[in-house]
Amino acid sequence: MTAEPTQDAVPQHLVVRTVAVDHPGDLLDLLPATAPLAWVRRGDGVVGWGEALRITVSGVDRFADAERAWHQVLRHAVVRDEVGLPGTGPIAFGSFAFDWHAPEPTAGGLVVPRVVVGRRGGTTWLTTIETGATIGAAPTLARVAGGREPVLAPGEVVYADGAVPADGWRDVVARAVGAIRAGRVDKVVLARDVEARTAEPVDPRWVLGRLADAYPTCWTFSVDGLLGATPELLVRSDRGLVTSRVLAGTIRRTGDDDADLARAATLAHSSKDLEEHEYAVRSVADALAPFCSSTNVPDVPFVLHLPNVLHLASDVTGVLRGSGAVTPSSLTLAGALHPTAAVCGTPTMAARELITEIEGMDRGRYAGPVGWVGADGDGEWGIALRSAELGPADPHRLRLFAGCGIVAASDPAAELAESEAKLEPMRYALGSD
Ligand SMILES: C=C(O[C@H]1C=CC=C(C(=O)O)[C@@H]1O)C(=O)O
Repeated sequence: MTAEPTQDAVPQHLVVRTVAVDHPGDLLDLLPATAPLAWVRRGDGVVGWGEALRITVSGVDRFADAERAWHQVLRHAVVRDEVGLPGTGPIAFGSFAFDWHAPEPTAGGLVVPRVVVGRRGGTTWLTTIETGATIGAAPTLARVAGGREPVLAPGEVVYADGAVPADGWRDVVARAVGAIRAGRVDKVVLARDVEARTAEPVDPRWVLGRLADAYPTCWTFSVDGLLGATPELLVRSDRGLVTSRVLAGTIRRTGDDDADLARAATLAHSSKDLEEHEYAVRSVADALAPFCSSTNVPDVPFVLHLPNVLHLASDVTGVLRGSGAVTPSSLTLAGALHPTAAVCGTPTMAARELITEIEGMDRGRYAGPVGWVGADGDGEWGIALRSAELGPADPHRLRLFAGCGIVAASDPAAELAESEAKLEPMRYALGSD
């Protein structure tokens, strides 16, 4: 059922209790192997498990539908929040397919966990979300997290072509360059997938732990088998302030610090990359403007250093119009921003059509919004990049994704190499060295 929390899953009401707890160490270490939920960066963030209810959506209005259903859930919730920070009280984790035509089971939506543990600025909290209960004794971490099973390595990993083999993808990029030069679009982002088969069933915690350790400046996420560490923040809404970290324009790292500094300078002056970046920043600034009384859009990007690549990056910020309940929620903002020109192109609709026509792959939830929303609408949504989807039917199978912005000056072979560099985080996460 679209946008309606399903009857058997929806209780009379949710009973939500948040209490402060002692810092338990790494939040990811609390997670169970089955269906872990996570959004963490540098030790802060939220993790969750269990399922109090689920909101499934599809179609063009999916973000508005999810929002409406979330409000309906909240109207029936009894909440005792003793901490009062963004992320305390009831929260839902979510992920959404890139494409609004995605059929319902794969289109995404929101999951309200039974247990959430969060950490922000030195405060750690525990939230329990129960169905049809009354507020009882304060929950404890020992009671809800218990003893966890050991984290298991995936063993040997065999990679195979995805929907479009690497050579074929170069041709797809060449077609896109032709379409751009013919004036059909200014920029289009094309992606490819790679299949991974693991000897042992994938334990998502293995992947998450390695990503969080190796990519601490990225947001490590896990929602319904979508795993990754994204460097790109679609939107954070925090008490009236919105932030978006826009990335576009990439150069591979060499592993040598001096050479990488020279590469950073090359990237910062590359007209091809600056053009790619400008489209992405414009798309975010234009989408945020109607919601904001003021915005700050940097004139010049900075260079973001990641272990595998360097990116041109801009942090766009804004102050939301209105106040309290009348400000748009982070989910509404994510819906308005998606898809930015960092993952789709310019103009948006024409780029989308070109992607559908030539990419030859179902993106699933890759490049869609992933994150969480709280009861007051604040939340954080990333773009699901540097990610993989774990097969729901086969825990030995993953699809890894990477995409590249294409402009008139793009070279297909260089874009293929860039896509390989963007696959590195997930390949590393599946390894055991
Ligand atoms: C589409 C991806 O990256 C985007 C984000 C940063 C840089 C990008 C680029 O330089 O092409 C892409 O726009 C991806 O990682 O799959």
